[in-house]
Order: sequence, then structure tokens, then C-alpha cells
Amino acid sequence: MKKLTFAYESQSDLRILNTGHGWKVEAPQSGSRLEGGPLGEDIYQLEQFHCHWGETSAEGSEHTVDGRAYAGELHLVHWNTTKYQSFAEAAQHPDGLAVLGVFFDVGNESNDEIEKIVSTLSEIKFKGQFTDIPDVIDPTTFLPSGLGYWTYLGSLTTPPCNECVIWIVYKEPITVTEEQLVQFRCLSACSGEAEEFIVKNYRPPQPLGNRALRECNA
Ligand SMILES: Cc1cc(C)[n+](CCc2c[nH]cn2)c(C)c1
Ligand SMILES: [Zn+2]
Repeated sequence: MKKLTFAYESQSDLRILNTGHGWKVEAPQSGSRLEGGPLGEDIYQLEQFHCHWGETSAEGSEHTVDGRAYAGELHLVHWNTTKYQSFAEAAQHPDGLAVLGVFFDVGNESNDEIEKIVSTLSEIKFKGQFTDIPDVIDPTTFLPSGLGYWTYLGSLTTPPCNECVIWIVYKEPITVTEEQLVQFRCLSACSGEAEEFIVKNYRPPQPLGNRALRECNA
């Protein structure tokens, strides 16, 4: 495969919202480009990023590696702007979306970029709430230093589970702290007074079936 290349803008005042299933940062970046690797000749543009976690750090990622789960997984969601006119249209096609997955390992160092997200969570405790992230966010800083990855054709992991995702999962995890994950788990799935914490929001892996898994050791 050709080398995967990416170029992102740094943006401030990005909107973060509590979807009821977790937090999501809306980051439509017309100036961003993800291309090469398994993406053929098409250019993909960043639309949003979010993450998945578990009720303990023994689980939380949506992918597993030789059966091993990580404490969480960040998804940077991009869509094919070469072929399609909108994100929604792209989600109807097998080459419509490209999602970069980055595993979370728990360590002692707080992840500064993730901390910019964590610091807003008290303002979006309930489903439907949103706020702007005052800090400048550069999506490049979420990526590990080692850029080797696995890739395969897959789907969205929540219904309607459209089979429209070219998955690109980095082999090297990034480090977050247990405290940062604890803050994720304090978000509420409800919009009202009732508190139902989003303690886990990852979906179980599905059989590979006859799909080919490819890798690139950047
Ligand atoms: C068009 C679209 C619809 C949905 C439910 N999602 C969320 C499903 C999801 C989250 N992480 C993996 N799949 C995305 C990312 C895009
Ligand atoms: Zn996701």
C-alpha cells in the first residue's frame, strides 16, 4: 500500500456534545486531507471524532489485538470528498468513510490533548448538552508516534452498522490516565435529572469472516 498521509488544521472553539452514548467533537475540516494507504486515489476529510471506553480499564476498545482489549479507542471519522457530496451520502457506500482508530493504554502521564476534552465534560454532563472547547485542538496530536497500522473493510459499530468504513487501526496505543477515563464515565446517558452514567460504550468485535486484513509497518 502507498504511505498513508494526513494533514489537519488546528482549530479552537470546536463544539463537543454529549450524544447520550459518549462525547463527540464536531470537527468538519474542509482543509484536512487523509489519503494514500488503503484509500486508493480518493481524499478523505475529517468530520468528527469521539471515543469508546469500558467500565474498567481492562476493556473499552472496539477492536482487539489477538484477543486483547485496550482501555479505550479514539475514532477520527473522515468521509470521501472525492466521490461523494456529503457525509450522509458517503455513509451509504463501502468506500464512503475512513476511520482512524487509536488505542488507549492507561499510564501515569495525563494526555494533554485528551485533557482539553476532559476539562469540558462537566459542562456536558447530560445528553444533548454541548459546549465549545476553548483550547486549540490539533488532531495530529492524538496519533501515536509509531504510524504502523492494520486496515480492513468494515462497518459502523452502532446501528444501522452501515458497511461503509475503511478501518485504519494504529498498532501503537497512546497513553491516558485512569482519572481521564473516570471522567469519561461520569457523563450521563439521560437528558434529565435521572443519572445513568455512560460507564461503557464499546461494541463487541465481530468475526472477520472472509474479509482480508492488511497491515503497514510505517
Ligand atoms: C454516519 C454515521 C452514523 C453513526 C451511527 N456513526 C456512529 C457509529 C460508530 C461510532 N464508532 C464507530 N461507529 C458514525 C461514526 C457515522
Ligand atoms: Zn467510534
